[in-house]
Amino acid sequence: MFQLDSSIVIVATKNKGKVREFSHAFAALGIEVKSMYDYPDLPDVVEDGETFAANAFKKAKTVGDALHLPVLADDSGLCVDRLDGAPGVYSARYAGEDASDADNNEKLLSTLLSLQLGEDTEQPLLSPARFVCALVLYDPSTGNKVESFGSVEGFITSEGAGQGGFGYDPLFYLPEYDKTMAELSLDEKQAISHRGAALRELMAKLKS
Ligand SMILES: O=c1nc[nH]c2c1ncn2[C@H]1C[C@H](O)[C@@H](COP(=O)(O)OP(=O)(O)OP(=O)(O)O)O1
Ligand SMILES: [Mg+2]
Repeated sequence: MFQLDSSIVIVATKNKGKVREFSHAFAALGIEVKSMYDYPDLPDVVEDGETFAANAFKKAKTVGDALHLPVLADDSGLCVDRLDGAPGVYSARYAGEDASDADNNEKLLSTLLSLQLGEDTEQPLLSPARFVCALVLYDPSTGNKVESFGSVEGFITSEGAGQGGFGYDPLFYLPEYDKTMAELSLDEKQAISHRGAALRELMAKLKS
């Protein structure tokens, strides 16, 4: 097995929000995070897997094999009940190949609001939803991989709020906190998020 005992972990991501969250989490352990921004010449990964875990493994393997170093990858997304689990693994490109977070949020809201049209009730909570995150740590020298998974339940709200986080966070309402995910601090988000949960499971697996 392999340990996260080095002072650096490479995360196969180009998502600056993920880089911020992993950097914050690993800084507490004295571990520095490197991302694809530190390795600009690597091949792009085609994320065509049917599951989050398959895509996370593809990212970790492609980058790990290219660098000959152990690599951590995250594939994550939003599953909305009223959309039968969509956008799911397509979350990053929900509004199109080069969609921005704003484009995706706009499409999500307009889709859910159009479903609400014609209903008697008009309320801000449009649907139950969950964020999910699959992590894979892959070591090309042995072919070993460690996988973990996390999720968090909430509601999509038509009353988006908050400047923190990234992606769909401003639209993801947490009733227990009466806040959206984008209104939480990095510490608060890490304590309850899909990514925080997956990271804790990964660390527990690495220790055992
Ligand atoms: O904590 C989160 N808060 C809000 N939104 C989130 C979160 N976690 C994932 N998401 C959304 C963003 C993106 O629409 C998709 C991830 O897609 P995903 O392919 O895993 O990441 P990505 O393409 O942005 O970066 P990369 O593949 O380089 O890691 O789910
Ligand atoms: Mg991606």
